[in-house]
Amino acid sequence: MHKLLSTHTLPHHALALLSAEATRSRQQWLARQLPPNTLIERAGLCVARWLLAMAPHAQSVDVLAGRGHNGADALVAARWLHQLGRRVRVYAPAGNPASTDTSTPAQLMRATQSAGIAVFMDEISWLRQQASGGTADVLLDGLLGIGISRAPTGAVQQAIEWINAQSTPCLAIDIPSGLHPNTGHSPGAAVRAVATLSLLGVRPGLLTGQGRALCGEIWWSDLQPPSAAIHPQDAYTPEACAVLSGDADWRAWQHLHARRADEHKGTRGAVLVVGGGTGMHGALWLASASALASGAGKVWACSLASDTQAPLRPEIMRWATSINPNDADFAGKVVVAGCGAGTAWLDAPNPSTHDLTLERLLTQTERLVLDADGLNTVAARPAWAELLRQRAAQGKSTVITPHPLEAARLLGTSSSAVQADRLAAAKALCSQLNCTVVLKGSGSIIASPARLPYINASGNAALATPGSGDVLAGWLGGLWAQTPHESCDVHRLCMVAAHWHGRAALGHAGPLRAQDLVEAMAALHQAPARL
Ligand SMILES: NC(=O)C1=CN([C@@H]2O[C@H](COP(=O)(O)OP(=O)(O)OC[C@H]3O[C@@H](n4cnc5c(N)ncnc54)[C@H](O)[C@@H]3O)[C@@H](O)[C@H]2O)[C@@H](O)CC1
Ligand SMILES: [K+]
Repeated sequence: MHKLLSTHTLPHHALALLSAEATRSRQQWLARQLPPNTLIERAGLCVARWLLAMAPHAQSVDVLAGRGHNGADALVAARWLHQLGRRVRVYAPAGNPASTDTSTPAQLMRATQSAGIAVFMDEISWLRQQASGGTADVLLDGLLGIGISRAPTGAVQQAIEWINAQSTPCLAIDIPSGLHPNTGHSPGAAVRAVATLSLLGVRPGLLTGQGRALCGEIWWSDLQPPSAAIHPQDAYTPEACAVLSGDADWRAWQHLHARRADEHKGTRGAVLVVGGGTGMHGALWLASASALASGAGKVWACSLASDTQAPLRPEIMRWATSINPNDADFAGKVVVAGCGAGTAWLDAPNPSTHDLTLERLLTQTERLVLDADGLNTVAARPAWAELLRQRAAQGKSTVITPHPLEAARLLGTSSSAVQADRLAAAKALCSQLNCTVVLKGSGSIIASPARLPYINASGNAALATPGSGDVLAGWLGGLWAQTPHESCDVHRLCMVAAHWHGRAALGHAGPLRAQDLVEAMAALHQAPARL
């Protein structure tokens, strides 16, 4: 059993994530090699041990069991907890299985009743029991697992709503009931758990969209005896549908790019940040301060505004288009464009040849991070979206960093449609624009052509503050500038930047204001490992 994620911990290694379908294949493959019901027995025992470790003082447990194998796990756990002297009550809102039903869950239900455990099959008797017997110390959610096929309705939906209305903490078996294992979206009611124990592997839906908010602390078990355990480093198994980022990759990047004693600013790359339209200088300030704090050697800021400009940090150079009119000025620089740009690029009907028009950035920069209003502008001008798409074929690299609404504008859909399947949305954007996509939000997704997507493990609601995205774009540009062109794996670089951004918020209840976030990220620079 491994703890994967909590408010204060992150995974050490990257971890392969399995879809519900791949989990079933793994389950069937394992089941063929084992006596009947071994996996369910292992799962139930594992759940009981986990519950006792999570709530060692709990004397009473209310177990909610559905009709499927998630409910079967719950019934095996109930049996163990009963045997270990806990007061256990079971509520099975889907009712009694028929006496002719020979499925494993039905057999386990009969065994539970024969073992003398109190089982309730209808809401009225369950609620009466709650009123007379008092509430339990812990709830165990085994209503629905990865077999969810529709939004919960009827008695199951009511049971989910009942769980969420209790002040008693709820532990979820495999996945909070109602959450979709692949997408992290709940089409209807879903359990809000304090912790979730994922079985046989970890599904991406636990880690993105609503997953993080509904799962609470995330644990997992491969249900293997220790000698056969699948090592958590097994991150790139062919069954994987995505990879969860881990601290190790982030630390490795820092180690590889640590400052040598003989370095100077010219060896740490250069970043040009373009943005800050009228009234939005702060975004330009934050992105350029972030690029600087990431370690970039030279940082220029180019404001698209005509009104008074806010002061920048003194280390940052101003880029005036009248001073730097040549295309060659982009050479060797990473350009971060769009932070707080507003409608500046759409509103300039007759830009001068020296202006940093978006068209010019799309056609002439080698390495481009396009964020915020840069993306909204591309969404509004299909011809510019085509220029973006063509960049890869011209040997130019592009990263786009949309939040769900910006992604929706680019895809011509709604942000709720993006949130309903964030992995699919990120992959669709990636193939539509032929570039690397960082889809921000809870469980940021990083998608690149022909690569397995990453889900960022770090980050929490403390980052849901204005300017947080500008900080990420600037930091990403800054790291990119410091990475030698020939060895740069942009997909991995984005994972490192997103991990770093979220890691600075670890343990923060929030809100973490963007300017403080830059400093918190800067404080995470580490000296290279020594013997
Ligand atoms: N079979 C095995 O060997 C193992 C199964 N495991 C457990 O089994 C679970 C998967 O079991 P199942 O495939 O039986 O699926 P579930 O236990 O998730 O339940 C599926 C059942 O619920 C019904 N259902 C689907 N959506 C519903 C909804 N919205 N409202 C009401 N009923 C709904 C389905 O028709 C089906 O009868 C995993 O999540 C895990 O907990 C683990 O114990 C590992 C081993
Ligand atoms: K569940």
